[in-house]
Amino acid sequence: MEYADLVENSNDLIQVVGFDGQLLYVNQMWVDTLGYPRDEAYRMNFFNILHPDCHCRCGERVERLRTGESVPRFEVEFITRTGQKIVAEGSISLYREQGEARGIQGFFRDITLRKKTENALREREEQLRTIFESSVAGIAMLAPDGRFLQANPAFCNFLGYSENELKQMKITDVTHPDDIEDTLRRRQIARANRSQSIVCEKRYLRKDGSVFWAQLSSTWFFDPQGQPLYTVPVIQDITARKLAEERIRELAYYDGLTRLPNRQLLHDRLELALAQARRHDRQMALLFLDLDRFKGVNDTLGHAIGDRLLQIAAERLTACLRDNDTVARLGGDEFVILLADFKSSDNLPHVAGKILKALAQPFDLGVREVYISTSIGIALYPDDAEDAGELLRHADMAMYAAKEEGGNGFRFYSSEMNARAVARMDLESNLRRALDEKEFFIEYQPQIDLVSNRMAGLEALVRWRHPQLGVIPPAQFIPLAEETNLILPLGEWVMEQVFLQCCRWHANGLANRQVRVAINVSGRQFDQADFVEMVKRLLQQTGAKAHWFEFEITENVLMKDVQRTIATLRQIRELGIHVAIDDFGTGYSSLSCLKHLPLNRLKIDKSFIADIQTNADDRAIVSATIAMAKRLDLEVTAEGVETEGQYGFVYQRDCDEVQGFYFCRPLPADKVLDACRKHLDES
Ligand SMILES: Nc1nc2c(ncn2[C@@H]2O[C@H](COP(=O)(O)O[C@H]3[C@@H](O)[C@H](n4cnc5c(=O)[nH]c(N)nc54)O[C@@H]3COP(=O)(O)O)[C@@H](O)[C@H]2O)c(=O)[nH]1
Repeated sequence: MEYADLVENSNDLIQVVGFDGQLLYVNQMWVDTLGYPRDEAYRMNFFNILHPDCHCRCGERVERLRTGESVPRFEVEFITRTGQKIVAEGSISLYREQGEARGIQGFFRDITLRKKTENALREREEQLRTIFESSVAGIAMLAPDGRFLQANPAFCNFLGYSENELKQMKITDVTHPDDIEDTLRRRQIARANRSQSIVCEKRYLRKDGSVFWAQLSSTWFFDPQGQPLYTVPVIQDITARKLAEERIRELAYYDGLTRLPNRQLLHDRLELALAQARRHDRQMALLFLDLDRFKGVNDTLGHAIGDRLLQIAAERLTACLRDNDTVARLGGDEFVILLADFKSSDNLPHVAGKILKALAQPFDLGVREVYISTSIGIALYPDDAEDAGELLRHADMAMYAAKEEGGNGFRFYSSEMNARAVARMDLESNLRRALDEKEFFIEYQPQIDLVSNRMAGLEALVRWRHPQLGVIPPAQFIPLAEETNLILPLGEWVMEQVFLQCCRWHANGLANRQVRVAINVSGRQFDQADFVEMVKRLLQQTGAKAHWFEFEITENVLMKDVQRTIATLRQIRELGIHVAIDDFGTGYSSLSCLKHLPLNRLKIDKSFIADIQTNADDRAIVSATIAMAKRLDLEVTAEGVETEGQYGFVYQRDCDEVQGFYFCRPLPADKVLDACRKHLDES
């Protein structure tokens, strides 16, 4: 083949253009690509097929060639006969004939398609970059070893690092410590299985140390040989949702006040601990705690203070137990402790002792320091119960037993307690029947004036003559009657009977002796909106005179809602009935409130009198109480005087009256007149 054939059949567009622009030669590929037949092309000026944008630079290049310079390869745009644009790349040089420069020869390759592909790729890349930069999702690119290669602004914002900072870090550096193991495991699995993507939820750590929850979808890219190239994690912020879920979980499983596990979570943990104890043939203990006299704190100091006390109690309980023990709050002042890991039940008294000591420390509640004690019941798996419900019930019974023994202590469950609980249930149903069957009766205990040594009053005390169990003292049924609201009909019955009895005594000669009769009014009765109306009605119905009577109301009941108490007491006083504050010293009376209450008498609780001869604190309390009562212009009665020594002590402190076994036990109604005469005659 001759050189001319090579040129003619070349895949490049080849042309020769005279210095005047006249096309002198074009090859076949030129004709095929640009669509001008050769005869037409030879009549044309080269600039007519050159895109106008290229004219100027083309002229410059020709000039450079003519001055002997060389021109590097360049891109140019031609216009086809049909008006299409063709992008070509090539080079030009001087065309010589017999050594003389006659024009410019050009060799071009049609790169229109390649250009289009390149442009499309560039556009696509720009689009992707825009998406990457402006995405609200955090996107990063990681090397196979977890190093950051790139991170978009959202990713940086989420974690609080700049892109440059992240590029110095690995993915494990920003992963929450608890999620690192999972993250590494997932990456290993994805690599080994050449999985394309992973979707999961995980926690990151922000630069400021806070937790960032993300929905992660991570894509792996591999080379054709299967070697990992990089991963692209895409993260969405789900922190708010996770916090909301956490809050919902907290509300469902934790007590809102103390943040301790609630009944539901305790139940779950108890079931789990029982299953493990069964499998490993181990023991387990449940401690049921109830704060003694907490109701008094709530009633007298208010619920906000009571709540604070419970929070502090919860903190102390948590602090004095091990991490794997569960402390739960069931509600009110009841806590349960689950001990799943202890060597021997011989250690439990030590644990209980530690708890009692922790809760016996003073509670600084802002307004004042409060002391409380606690009653603890302990039940063991498998000795005392096999299932969760029974274990809890038995620990509860043991706690009641501890309380009945005066509180501030612990008791292990025993089978007799169960029998006692059953008896208590029987008692409740019997109590309802007893009212209808008139099984209650009233005794009267004299109260002696210390100056005249005469009977100044009587306290009416109800008793229950049970057909099988005999006489049951009120301490055993009054609390139950209060719990079940039976105290309302019972209290009304007592009042009516005492009014009627007094009418009879007055008719039989008690009239001129001015002996007042005290009636105990329970909290539930006192809280009734129509309490005073009920008293008026009974006075009218029986014909009794209001000034014959004194109502004994406990300190805690009076202090519950002081404003309301003052209003009700005024109404009672207006009727002519006296009022005594009962069991004084056992509650949390505020002395400043006390002076505003329209009271006549203060009764010092018998617990202070009992140890008066051996306990200097009790002596001080009784002396101070008598002195304070005098200042407030109140009569004082010392309760529970059993010995001459006790009598002598209160006598010397100018106490007004005493009541107690030293003088007289409670008497049946028909013995009262005799006792009254005896006391009057002997004095
Ligand atoms: N709401 C009502 N409560 C009532 C009524 N009747 C009684 N009660 C309350 O029951 C509690 C126990 O009463 P009781 O077993 O009758 O005991 C009283 C006295 O017997 C006892 N007392 C008297 N002197 C002594 C003594 O020297 N030693 C000693 N250990 N006990 C003694 O004290 C009780 C009277 O206490 P108080 O009422 O605080 O003055 C008791 O809380 C009653 O209030 C009722 O009808 N309604």
